[in-house]
Amino acid sequence: MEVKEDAASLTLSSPYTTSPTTPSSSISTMRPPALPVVIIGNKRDIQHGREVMPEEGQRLAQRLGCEFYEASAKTGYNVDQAFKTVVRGIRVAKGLTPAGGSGAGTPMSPNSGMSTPGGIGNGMNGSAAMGNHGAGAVGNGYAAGGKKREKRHKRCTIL
Ligand SMILES: Nc1nc2c(ncn2[C@@H]2O[C@H](COP(=O)(O)OP(=O)(O)OP(=O)(O)O)[C@@H](O)[C@H]2O)c(=O)[nH]1
Repeated sequence: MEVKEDAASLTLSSPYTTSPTTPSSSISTMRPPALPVVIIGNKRDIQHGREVMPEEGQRLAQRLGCEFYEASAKTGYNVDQAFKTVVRGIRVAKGLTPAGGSGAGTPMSPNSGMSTPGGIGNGMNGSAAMGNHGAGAVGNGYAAGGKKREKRHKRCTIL
């Protein structure tokens, strides 16, 4: 499992949310096909000094066709839901769970649920982004076309 970390919190603007081009290009560049994506804005518990508005995260998620959660590593708010959404995306991609079922939690994005075109809904092309640290992506171990990849290619990436 490979873990990468990058990006910014809700209390610190980052290129992922401030640039109209960087989020899509960086995430789509790093994300292999069949990679579920969830954007998570961390530090939701900090009420002062917010630099990233919920609408910005929602817009980014809409652009990337994925879910957006505001979460807090301190209180645990939405942490389970965000990870359950990623896991569900992996299960859908593997054919273990039918696509289009109810979501794992309450994402901020209007494209909630699992049926976003190009997102976790079809489970075949996602990646994930976090707001404290912006983005996390979890590979499902399957190459495009459903052929099982070699084990060494399985990885979890948190941007
Ligand atoms: N209040 C609050 N603090 C957090 C949260 N997540 C991380 N922190 C705190 O932020 C500090 C830095 O956390 P890390 O993510 O490990 O380190 P970092 O990437 O250098 O820090 P930041 O750039 O501030 O995100 C620590 O003191 C954490 O306790 C959160 O959701 N809420």
